[in-house]
Amino acid sequence: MGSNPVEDLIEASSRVHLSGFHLNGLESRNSEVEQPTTSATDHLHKQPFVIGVAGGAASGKTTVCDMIIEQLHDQRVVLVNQDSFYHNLTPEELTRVHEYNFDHPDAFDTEQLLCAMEKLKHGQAVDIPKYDFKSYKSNIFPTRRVNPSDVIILEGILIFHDPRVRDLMKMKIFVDTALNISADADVRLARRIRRDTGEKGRDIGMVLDQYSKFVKPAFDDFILPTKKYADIIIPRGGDNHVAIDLIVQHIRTKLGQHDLCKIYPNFFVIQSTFQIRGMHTLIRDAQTTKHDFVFYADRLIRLVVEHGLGHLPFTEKQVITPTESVYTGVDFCKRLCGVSVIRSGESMENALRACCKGIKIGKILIHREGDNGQQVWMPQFLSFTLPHPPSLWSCVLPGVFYIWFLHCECSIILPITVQLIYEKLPQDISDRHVLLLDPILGTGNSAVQAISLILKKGVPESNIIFLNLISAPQGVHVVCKSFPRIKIVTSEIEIGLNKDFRVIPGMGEFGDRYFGTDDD
Ligand SMILES: Nc1ncnc2c1ncn2[C@@H]1O[C@H](COP(=O)(O)OP(=O)(O)O)[C@@H](O)[C@H]1O
Ligand SMILES: Nc1ccn([C@@H]2O[C@H](COP(=O)(O)O)[C@@H](O)[C@H]2O)c(=O)n1
Ligand SMILES: [Mg+2]
Repeated sequence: MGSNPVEDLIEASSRVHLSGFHLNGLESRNSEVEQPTTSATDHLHKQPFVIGVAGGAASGKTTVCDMIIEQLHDQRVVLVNQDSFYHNLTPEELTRVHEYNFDHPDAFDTEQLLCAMEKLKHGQAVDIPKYDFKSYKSNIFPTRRVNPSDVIILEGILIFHDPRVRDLMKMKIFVDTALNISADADVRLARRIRRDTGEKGRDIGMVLDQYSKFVKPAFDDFILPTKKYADIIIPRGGDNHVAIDLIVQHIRTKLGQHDLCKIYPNFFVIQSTFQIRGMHTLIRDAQTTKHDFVFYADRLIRLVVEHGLGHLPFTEKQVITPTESVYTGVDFCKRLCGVSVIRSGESMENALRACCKGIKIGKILIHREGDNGQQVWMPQFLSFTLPHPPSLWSCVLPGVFYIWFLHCECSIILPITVQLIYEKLPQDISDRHVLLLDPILGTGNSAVQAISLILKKGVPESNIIFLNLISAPQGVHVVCKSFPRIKIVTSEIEIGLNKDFRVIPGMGEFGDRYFGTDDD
């Protein structure tokens, strides 16, 4: 491993190695849901894009960070403030707080910040203190849970001071208020007076005293000298929309597409927005009522269906508008049908019917063993017949479909049985483009079984579009490697599968939650 870029990408994108099914760490853990914060995922976690944002106090750092986060809405972004790592003051220091220099590098617990960043870099969640500027303490509020993210923004007056912290950053931004250095200081002081007398409830005399004694000298001695490390200097802070747009564009370019989309050009993830993230947040929440679950699942399904229809072939069509102008557009593909995988897939039928008037919808019922954590081992003799590589094989034995993963030197890692129980498909399915409906792509076993059947009915592979709400990387690998010409459209990529082959974070038993047959 490691020498083949495609294999490396597969490994990185799945986060849980295909051979992870026999990793000791994964097998031994007994929690119901495997979190991505555990050591087994450590070396597999994609490195976050770390951005540092420095500048004088009240220069607009937080404002700029908020704007970047707002524009990067479709990425998982997290803000870590250097303020959170202020040392707690001793009782003696507290009695003479006006003599304490909060603008000196020693005021921060940089070791703790480095430790938190180390964990985040390795895909582990961290609890970060919330600093209270009124009591000068970081231990009076509950800590803030920060989850691993695609982008981590580190913000603070002295965030460029320590070379170890600087080395974590892939992009360094310094925020200025004005080009002229004395105007810059004036603006910062004016904003600081307003903020500290307002938000922090401080006396103006105290603010001015702190400024001349500590804030201004520390800016000149420690903060300004770190400006040279910046890749980008933003004059006018949050007013500089052009600079912020360019920064966001650069981050997007660096983050690139999801690795799975790079490996498989036929795998599509719909463009995320805050609306879509919000709907996912609702349907994934175990506390969401059935009514809301159905409502938001339906909205997401509709988006996936609309996106999927966009992958159908079209013919050019010209029409005359009411202004008697010619509009050159396209004509929908008419030879379509849906195939839903009973029972969750049936939840997607209404959206398909709403988009495609009178569409024929066939059904497939597949029985799966392995869903409930039950492992069914493949007879050992079969493994000897399989050469290495490729890393994935599947085959159909009488009545039962087996699929298993092979990785490097291992012979059999994960056999799961899936069995076709019932099928009712349109007679002329081979002449149609098929939209296969199943909201969750987990191990890929059911999907492979369903697709195999559709192919057996004479449908060309390239005429199948598989629509789902969430896809586990393992399932994507299985389906795309088995059927490289089919298209998959999803709305979010999951972290992976747990030891019971359930999708994580997932959304539970979709069919039960959608059709109201769960226990609640
Ligand atoms: N471009 C701006 N114009 C006017 N006020 C601003 C601007 N940017 C920030 N502020 C205000 O100045 C104060 C300090 O901004 P903030 O972003 O919190 O700075 P920092 O995080 O660098 O201390 C806040 O009250 C904020 O609302
Ligand atoms: N108890 C404290 C801690 C810090 N400060 C001041 O906060 C400034 C840094 O925060 P920004 O959001 O402005 O970057 C810094 O200048 C400290 O003097 C404080 O006043 N009290
Ligand atoms: Mg700030």
